[in-house]
Amino acid sequence: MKHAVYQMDIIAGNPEGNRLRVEEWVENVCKMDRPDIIVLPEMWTTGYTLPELDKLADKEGEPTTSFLKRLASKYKIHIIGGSIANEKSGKYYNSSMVIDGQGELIYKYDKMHLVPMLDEPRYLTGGRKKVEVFELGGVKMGIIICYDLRFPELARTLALEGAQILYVVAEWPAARKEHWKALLIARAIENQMYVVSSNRVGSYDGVDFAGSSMIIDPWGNCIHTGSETEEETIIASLVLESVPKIRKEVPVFASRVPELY
Ligand SMILES: NC(=O)CCC(=O)C(=O)O
Repeated sequence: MKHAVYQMDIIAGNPEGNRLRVEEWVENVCKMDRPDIIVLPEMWTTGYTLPELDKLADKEGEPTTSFLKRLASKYKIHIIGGSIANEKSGKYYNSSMVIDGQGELIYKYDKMHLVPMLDEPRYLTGGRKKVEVFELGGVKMGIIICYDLRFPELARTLALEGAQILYVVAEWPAARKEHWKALLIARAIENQMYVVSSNRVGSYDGVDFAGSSMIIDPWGNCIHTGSETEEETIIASLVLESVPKIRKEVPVFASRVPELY
């Protein structure tokens, strides 16, 4: 499964401009590298322009869902659509969409843990739907959004449901970049799964973002770490046979005693 991760710099408050940039990126990466799956970062249409969401957010996922569906069908790629600001019934959510290579929306998730350090609880509503795995190309996977990474129960729940890949889409600030790196590696080791992350670069409103998008194998080795400051395309092919192999070698799941904790 060949992945292309877009470590993107987001134009603040310019959904049309960001969609155009994503379209150009997808066209180039599909020409050069022919990935099976592409991964975008968190809130990539708007950045953290939370006070302006009444003007900038999608409504019921549109127009961004149709945009991603069109790209997926045109290039026959699966899309882990990062996340976008999304208005539903007068409330604003940080919503992810996953689109398969036929252009079908196969999974939606609203970020459940809102990050106080970026003022999300003031502007957004947290998702309250239970997380689930989804399947692409016969592989079970899960997605979480940025601050969710600090709550290990979420990744564990997805692993117990059979996820072999965890996607983490983010706008993680540089001030806590060591947490970002350590937590991504920890989630991969403790759940013995691939972790594929896309974090933005650049700055907004005095916050610098950490970049450092990482792809980590189920042993905890970093296959690739993105630059801290520059836009980048990260290409990696995942060898999924290593997941059951490592789970057999260090049988963490068989050794759990969940009735005691
Ligand atoms: N966008 C986010 O959720 C940022 C999370 C963060 O800053 C942190 O967990 O630290």
